Amino acid sequence: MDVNNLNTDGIKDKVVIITGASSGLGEATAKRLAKGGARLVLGARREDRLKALCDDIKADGGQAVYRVTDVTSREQVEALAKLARDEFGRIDVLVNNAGLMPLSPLDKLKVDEWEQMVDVNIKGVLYGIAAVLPTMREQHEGHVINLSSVAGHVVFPAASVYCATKFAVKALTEGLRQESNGEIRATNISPGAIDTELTRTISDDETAEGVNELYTLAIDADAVARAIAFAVEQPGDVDVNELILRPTRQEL
Ligand SMILES: NC(=O)C1=CN([C@@H]2O[C@H](COP(=O)(O)OP(=O)(O)OC[C@H]3O[C@@H](n4cnc5c(N)ncnc54)[C@H](OP(=O)(O)O)[C@@H]3O)[C@@H](O)[C@H]2O)C=CC1
Ligand SMILES: O=CCS(=O)(=O)O
Repeated sequence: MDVNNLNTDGIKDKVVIITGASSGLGEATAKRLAKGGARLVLGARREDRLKALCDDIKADGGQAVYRVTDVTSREQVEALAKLARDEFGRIDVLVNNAGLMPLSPLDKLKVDEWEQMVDVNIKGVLYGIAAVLPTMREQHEGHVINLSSVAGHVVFPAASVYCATKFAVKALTEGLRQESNGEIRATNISPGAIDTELTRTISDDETAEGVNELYTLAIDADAVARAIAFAVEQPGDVDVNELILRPTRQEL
């Protein structure tokens, strides 16, 4: 997509927090929204990546700040939201993107990984919502965009815990929408196979082999960034509730 065709009306000047902005979908979304004139507040654990991304955005004339943020720490997520308020005075959009997908069959009992997925993929999303909701209530507007997955709609072998976390994210997005009192928009984004570093978080060799076949079909991260930009750019009375996007050749 030619970025010149982006409808920037609903993106310009919006203050957007993105978790997991140091690679993949978070990074691509930051770049795309920056081109639309959004003011970005970026979090992740790898500071060198965040700094390089902020520098690139600023060199292009955009506005971006970052804070090292582990989403398993409620305090750190609160501090990221505070940075947005201190720097830009408001919070328009939170993109709850940070996530990981270690994947393994239940029989392998990789309980530590189950806990890690619950902590990052579910509790991280809840901490994000907790950090921005009071500000969005005060503003009487705001938008929370959660990264679920095709795995939040169907269950794959060896992916039951990952799928459970993404089903949970979908439920949280819908619950937030229902409780929004017409003030807060809630969008669930469900991508299929996208070419990012995510598959590198798979720890089980046999599982990785199967998933790698699916990921030969993977499409570019900017496809998801465009979907997120579409949700952000809508007028305030339009809430894009759910977007599912797969590579055309992905069956399940
Ligand atoms: N790629 C795909 O095919 C799909 C991805 N998704 C979802 O999209 C989201 C982004 O994944 P994707 O871009 O693909 O994968 P990447 O591995 O490229 O990016 C994941 C991001 O999450 C961050 N992250 C991981 N753990 C933590 C943590 N504890 N605290 C803060 N940040 C963390 C990483 O940053 P750092 O290590 O610097 O902290 C990184 O920036 C995930 O929620 C994933 O489940 C959904 C469907 C398909
Ligand atoms: O989240 C991962 C994408 S898929 O494997 O469920 O399509």
